Amino acid sequence: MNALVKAEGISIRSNGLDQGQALVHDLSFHIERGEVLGIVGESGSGKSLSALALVGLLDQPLQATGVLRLKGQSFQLNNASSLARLRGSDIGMIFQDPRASLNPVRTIGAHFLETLRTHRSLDRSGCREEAIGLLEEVGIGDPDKRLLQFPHHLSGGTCQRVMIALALAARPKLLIADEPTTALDTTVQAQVLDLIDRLREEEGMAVLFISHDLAVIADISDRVLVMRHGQQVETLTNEALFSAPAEDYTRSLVNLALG
Ligand SMILES: Nc1ncnc2c1ncn2[C@@H]1O[C@H](COP(=O)(O)OP(=O)(O)OP(=O)(O)O)[C@@H](O)[C@H]1O
Repeated sequence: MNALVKAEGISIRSNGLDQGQALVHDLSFHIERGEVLGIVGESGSGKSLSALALVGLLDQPLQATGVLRLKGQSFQLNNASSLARLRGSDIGMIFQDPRASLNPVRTIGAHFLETLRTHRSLDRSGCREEAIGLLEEVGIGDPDKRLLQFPHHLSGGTCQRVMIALALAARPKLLIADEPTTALDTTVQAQVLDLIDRLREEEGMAVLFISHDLAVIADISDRVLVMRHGQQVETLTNEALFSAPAEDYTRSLVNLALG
């Protein structure tokens, strides 16, 4: 099998005063080109830490071990600086709170300019054209006007779309989306899920989609990895999630979601 992304043996420990049991223990998965792997699990099961470990963004004193394999190369998870080089053009990220990732004193246009100059070596007018195209692609009307606005001018849903457009601006091979729709109302949530699904299909982007909400995970994922207490419970296809889960814990999550 020739997966686009492979993560092998992710373990996360704290080197601080609270060191002891691993917060994440021996997590492994792969994602094919154009595939969405969902990670689901109760609060505190280690989903976000695992995602942050893949891009070298764990805060001290947390330490990850394991290997990320991408574009035929292996990256050690304890080497944050080599992982940092993957951010942007190889791995794009979107998080729950888009405002936290946008600089409040910079216009939306300035955000695009920085991203596109860094990752795509376009000149100023090329950047503008590309940014307008990306904003249109994520369903934002009046893109010329948006480029001049600051983050506080935008609604939560529009901010999240801008974040997605910025993540996509670098044309990443893998998109890591950590609870990207949790803060959005149901209509906007559905639009964002549709958008991710379309980009997966059209661009062949692999997606790691994290949520505690099984209904959202079931909606978007091809396969689902269930986590509990920092460990992998099982990984199964979307269909098997409802029809044939092997583990009692997965069954209880499904029953809870079905009400
Ligand atoms: N900096 C830290 N130091 C020590 N423990 C931490 C740190 N950050 C998170 N943890 C612990 O690691 C565990 C996993 O946290 P993580 O944020 O990955 O969970 P999660 O599955 O993403 O949960 P949620 O759905 O609530 O976001 C939790 O028990 C959390 O309290």
